[in-house]
Amino acid sequence: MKVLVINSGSSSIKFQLLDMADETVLASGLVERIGEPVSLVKCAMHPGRDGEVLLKREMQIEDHQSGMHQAVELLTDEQRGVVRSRIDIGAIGHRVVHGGEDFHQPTMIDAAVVAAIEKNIPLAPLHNPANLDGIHVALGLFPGIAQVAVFDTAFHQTIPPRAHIYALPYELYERYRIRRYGFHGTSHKYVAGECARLLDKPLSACNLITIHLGNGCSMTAIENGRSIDTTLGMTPLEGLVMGTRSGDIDPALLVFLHRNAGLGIEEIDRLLNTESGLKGICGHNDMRDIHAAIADGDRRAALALDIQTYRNRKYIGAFMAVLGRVDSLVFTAGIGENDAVVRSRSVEGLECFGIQIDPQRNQQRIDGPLRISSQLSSIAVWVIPTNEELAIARETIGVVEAGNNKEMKRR
Ligand SMILES: Nc1ncnc2c1ncn2[C@@H]1O[C@H](COP(=O)(O)OP(=O)(O)O)[C@@H](O)[C@H]1O
Ligand SMILES: CC(=O)OP(=O)(O)O
Ligand SMILES: [Mg+2]
Repeated sequence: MKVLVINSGSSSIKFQLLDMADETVLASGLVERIGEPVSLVKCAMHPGRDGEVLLKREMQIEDHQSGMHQAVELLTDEQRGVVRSRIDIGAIGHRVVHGGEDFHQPTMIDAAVVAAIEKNIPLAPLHNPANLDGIHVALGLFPGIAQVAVFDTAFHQTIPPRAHIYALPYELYERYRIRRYGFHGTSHKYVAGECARLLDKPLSACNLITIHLGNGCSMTAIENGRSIDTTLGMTPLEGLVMGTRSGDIDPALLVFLHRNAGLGIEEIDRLLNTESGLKGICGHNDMRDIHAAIADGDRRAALALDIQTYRNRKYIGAFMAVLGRVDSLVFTAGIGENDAVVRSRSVEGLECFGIQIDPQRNQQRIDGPLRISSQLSSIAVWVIPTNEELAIARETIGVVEAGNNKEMKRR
């Protein structure tokens, strides 16, 4: 079966078409800068294989509707496309960022599921509306084809109350469902599964700390294969220092900014989400630019690196205390997979806790999972490339097959 995976964000749509018979990627693309004067459509057919066709088009794309049309047109293009028609696509998997407390599992999309995702918009005002746009357009374009929502929050629904209830008046939880939800769950679950395979243990016997360092960053404590704590909170803002998001701060400083700097709610929201993090400290949100700036003697860039890796180390320590026994630390995502300096600085000084990186291994090029801890390290440290699209496609197939089995039993 061919599965189309859609990650519909506020200004972009990422898509991937996978043939799940052998899990190969047939096409992978991106529609960027939707709604701006010039949008960009990129798509690689058969990426990673000989004969790869890369398309790049600049054009105006007003909304998600026309963005999705472009994507589908490329996939079904007679000369370069990878499927003959839309009906060659067997199922569609959507990334949905916030499932609130309604979803513990990936779920077949119907009217009730759409309504529940809508209900959770106040918890993720930037993400869920864009995800819903993608769902609505796909439902219109692919009538009758199974569509599944895969939630960033689902894997974290096992986090117990002591780690998900904030120390605020309890009524706020009861009334507004204010609590920690956690995100990047698809990625944490995927690399945890890969790590268990590499450790040759069932996931249900593994205690892991998974560290997703991309543009958004989060760390998860996994006990016996289940998420028991994570750094992102009610929204994807808490915890680690991210590209443009602050992570942990004293919540009273919002009040201070309002009272003393005259900032309004929208300005504070923008400041914390898009003007803070690495970018706020040194002006760069991309770790590659930060290293280049450090090489040029930029002290703020060095400070940004120092602050991010210190925060990582602090949470590794916290999650070791939470878990007691840890089999492995796993680094993943853009920074985690590519940045040896961030990895080594994030575990610096943790030798006394049984964590020791082998500097040579840490420098090796990553083109698959790699163990970077030394022989002496009692806790294994791995770099494991994440693959959220493949994980979403697998979850999608799982839901579709379970649905088919139920249908057969009923008959
Ligand atoms: N070669 C590299 N070295 C260091 N950092 C990198 C490298 N490639 C990507 N990154 C970092 O990864 C980030 C993107 O991570 P990614 O997981 O792709 O994020 P997202 O999925 O949130 O867009 C970039 O902003 C950059 O900081
Ligand atoms: C929820 C979230 O933080 O996602 P991303 O890292 O893709 O921005
Ligand atoms: Mg990502």
